[in-house]
Amino acid sequence: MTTTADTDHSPTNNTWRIVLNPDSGSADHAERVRSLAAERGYTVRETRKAGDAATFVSEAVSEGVTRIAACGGDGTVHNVVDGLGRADALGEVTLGVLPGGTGNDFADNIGVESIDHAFELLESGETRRLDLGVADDELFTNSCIAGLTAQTSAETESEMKQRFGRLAYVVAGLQTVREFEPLRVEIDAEGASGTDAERWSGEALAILVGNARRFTGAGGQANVEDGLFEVTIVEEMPTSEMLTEAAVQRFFGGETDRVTHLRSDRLRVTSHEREQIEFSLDGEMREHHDLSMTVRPKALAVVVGERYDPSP
Ligand SMILES: Nc1ncnc2c1ncn2[C@@H]1O[C@H](COP(=O)(O)OP(=O)(O)OP(=O)(O)O)[C@@H](O)[C@H]1O
Repeated sequence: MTTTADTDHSPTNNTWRIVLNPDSGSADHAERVRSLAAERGYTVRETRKAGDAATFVSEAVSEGVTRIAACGGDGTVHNVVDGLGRADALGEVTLGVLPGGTGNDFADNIGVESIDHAFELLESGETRRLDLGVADDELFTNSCIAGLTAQTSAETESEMKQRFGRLAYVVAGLQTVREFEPLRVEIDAEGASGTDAERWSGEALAILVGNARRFTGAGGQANVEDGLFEVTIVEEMPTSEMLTEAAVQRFFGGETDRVTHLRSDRLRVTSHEREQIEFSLDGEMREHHDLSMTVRPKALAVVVGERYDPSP
């Protein structure tokens, strides 16, 4: 079998194919990316619509390209990684990440700080193998979220981000809590090694499944090489208990009887209603009635920044 290290050292493969979303974020990164790529002789393919990233990945793989960089926000990274999975190329291709989105959570979690920093890393950064999540048959890098925060996870205001840090999406979610119908679900989780399987049944405000992203404490990067999801289930509760900043910190910061934390590599969410549930996979919205999630351990070879911590 060809390893990533083997392909990395082949002189013929010492170049990158960049999949660029020119309209992500504030859409002011594209010119710089084109010019830095041209200086280095990298080919750039620009997405225009949903589906383009996967098409470009599939084309690159069939041409024998072994280094593909995603430039955009978390949605672009998501689509490139899922495209790699669909092209059955996760074993042969190394991923680079160039942060050009509104939220660049995945780039942040792997220590990639800016477009310029990312270009340096493409030349000389360390490659590590990270876990991926699979939701039915779709890969995800950061997280899979259902409930009141799913819709708002991609829409958080930057001012709120400054005030609340990584919990901002939760606060944004709380503002819509009055209109939110809780999810009536059953959640079955395989226990992490040595612990029992768990079943949770009830009305949930949010189900947060983190791969690279942590939802407890101050949030931020999770351990993304441990083969496990970090799962947080927030139970339906009276809005009066939630609508304070202090409560937000408390609910997500530690154990309360309204919040369940577990670690698992296999999870199934089943709705008790007829309607589908909306899930945010790295910020991309999907609908499912039932959804199974599993970890694919160390499936993705990706170039990380110096700040990346294998066990945060
Ligand atoms: N040229 C384009 N114009 C508009 N949408 C695009 C274009 N190319 C791709 N898309 C769509 O944009 C979404 C990805 O956006 P992405 O997440 O990268 O940026 P963002 O939303 O600005 O950033 P973030 O998710 O980090 O907040 C995908 O759903 C993709 O299908």
